[in-house]
Amino acid sequence: MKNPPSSARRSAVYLLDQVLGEGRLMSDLIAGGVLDRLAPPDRARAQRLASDTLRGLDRADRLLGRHLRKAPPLAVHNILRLATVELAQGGEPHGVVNEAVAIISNHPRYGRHKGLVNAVLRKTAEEAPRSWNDLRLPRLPKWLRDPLVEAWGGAAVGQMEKAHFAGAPLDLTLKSDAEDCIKDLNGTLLPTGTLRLGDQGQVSALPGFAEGAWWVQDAAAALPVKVLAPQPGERVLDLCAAPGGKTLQMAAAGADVTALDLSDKRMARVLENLTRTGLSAKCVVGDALEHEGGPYDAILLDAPCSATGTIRRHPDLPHAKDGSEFGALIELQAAMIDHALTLLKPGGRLVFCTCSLLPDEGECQVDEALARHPGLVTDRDALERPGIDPTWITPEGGLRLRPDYWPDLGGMDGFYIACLRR
Ligand SMILES: C[S@@+](CC[C@H](N)C(=O)[O-])C[C@H]1O[C@@H](n2cnc3c(N)ncnc32)[C@H](O)[C@@H]1O
Repeated sequence: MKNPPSSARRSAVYLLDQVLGEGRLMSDLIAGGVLDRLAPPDRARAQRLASDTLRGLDRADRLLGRHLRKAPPLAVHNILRLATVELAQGGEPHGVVNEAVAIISNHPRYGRHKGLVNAVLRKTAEEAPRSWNDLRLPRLPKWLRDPLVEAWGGAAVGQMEKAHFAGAPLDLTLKSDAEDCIKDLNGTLLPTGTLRLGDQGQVSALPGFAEGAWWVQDAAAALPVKVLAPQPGERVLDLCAAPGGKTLQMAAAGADVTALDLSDKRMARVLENLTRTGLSAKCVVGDALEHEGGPYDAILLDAPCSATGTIRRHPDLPHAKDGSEFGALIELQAAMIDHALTLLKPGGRLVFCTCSLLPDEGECQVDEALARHPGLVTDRDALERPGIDPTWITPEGGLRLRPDYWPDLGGMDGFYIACLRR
């Protein structure tokens, strides 16, 4: 984009237009530079405003629907939605309404809708703060809700939606020598060893960031490497490595790590993270299906997937996607498992994981791999790690993690993890 917007609210509206109109993901838009003209605090604010609006979209539309005879053009609707969510969160009505009117007034196509925006928001300014919490909890779209209800039942999906609406805390994985940081960061140590912070603020300003004492990683995302349990000096392959949270864990454990990823841009993030934390790994840009560098003692396959386990942190996902590309991802995951097995030493271990809530990308994928490869077994002992609840272990011997688990601790991402051996 030639001229990205230059204020946090305008940028947030631009993000909403792109997610809801073009099916783009916020992470791709941000990596493409749409927030680059903003100072870091405004960048964080634009992202937060867009994320909060997407989380509360269903509620905002219900409130706005009371005052709209028909849906206005998307760009106008998104300005109304953003302002409604800000009002519901206690935003100062005069400022929020005026800014929304200013944004629409300057819109190249829809400036004539400024009267509508003003009139509708004056009404929602009164209603939003008092009726927001009485509105129905936002639901996942049908394309995703239906298969999740089939897999986990309606009540569990309702709890997942509650977790999605609440959003995610900031989780940090600490380098083993970084215990000193814990008290400065003022977080809570979770049963699995992740440090969870309540108040997020600017990540790069937190104690220990510059020294590389920790990295951001959801508690669930930290578990695959704990299951793999890399040992000092072991030859380990991280087959889909970027941005590198799991590479860092394995390097911190003293393993001899090869980190591979298809994307050179994303691999640059792995290198940045290794440099900041003072850890080392051999970085290779390449296709996991063609890699020939074995044999390895252990392989981590954190395969590309629907990412439906990360909706707490990526509320754009259910709005930008429709599930149409998931079939191809499921086939790719199976091909990656098969190729990874050819790179393992005899007796070596392959940890397969996805940040998905769909059994097709987890339980079924492992069931099918066991059927394709006689002699392949799941290693249940590998799942016996501190903080892992035995009820999370699945019949085929994997670990199912869901956003509605740990409700009193702030939830976790959805993940599936299995350790395979032959
Ligand atoms: C779920 S992410 C990995 C996250 C990473 N393990 C971490 O913990 O930070 C999946 C990664 O797979 C990479 N990828 C997709 N197709 C690939 C392929 N054919 N070969 C290698 N990497 C691939 C993507 O670029 C993406 O970085």
